[in-house]
Amino acid sequence: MSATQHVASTLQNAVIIKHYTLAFLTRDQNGCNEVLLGMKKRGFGAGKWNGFGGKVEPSDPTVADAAAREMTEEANITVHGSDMQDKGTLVFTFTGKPEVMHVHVYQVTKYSGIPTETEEMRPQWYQYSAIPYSSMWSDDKYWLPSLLEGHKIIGQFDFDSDEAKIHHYVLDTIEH
Ligand SMILES: COc1nc(N)nc2c1ncn2[C@H]1C[C@H](O)[C@@H](COP(=O)(O)OP(=O)(O)OP(=O)(O)O)O1
Repeated sequence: MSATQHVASTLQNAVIIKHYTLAFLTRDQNGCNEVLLGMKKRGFGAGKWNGFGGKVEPSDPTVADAAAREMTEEANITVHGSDMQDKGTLVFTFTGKPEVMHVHVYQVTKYSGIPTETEEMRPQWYQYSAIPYSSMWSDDKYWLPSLLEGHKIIGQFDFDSDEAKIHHYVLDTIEH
């Protein structure tokens, strides 16, 4: 079974699915590729660098619009949902938790405004060669490099109840 089939089967059999977005803003800075990460200041994932995102709300017209809304709420920048490039799907499970997290992953290069700190996130640009994987969710090192190389990703990461150790994962990288 491929990773894509494994993810489809998990989502098909899940009792509770919660939808989230996760978006990465990237830029070319004087010939050097950079990605905007945010230090999560509160809630789930506090103390870790991550992309920007959160729960998809019933009031969001589309999932891409939800991703754009979260970027505004968390980094004070304006992004249009139509500029969100679909980069794939990540599924997270945690031992002992019935719900499955379905994370819709995006990359975006078009935005306006200057990223500034909010109640939830402290944004900072990182060169691709200096991404702080040791201070990020432990799944990120498996798939973020492929995403930044321009590929789409579909994966599932099954965490222990401590939300730190991955006991199983599958990942497909779709070449672009
Ligand atoms: C478990 O591994 C994870 N890895 C990565 N890279 N990102 C993850 C992982 N688990 C969740 N995420 C992402 C998905 C979302 O972008 C956020 C979590 O969203 P949050 O709980 O902060 O949702 P909000 O709607 O912003 O929450 P508030 O109610 O606090 O506004 O993390």
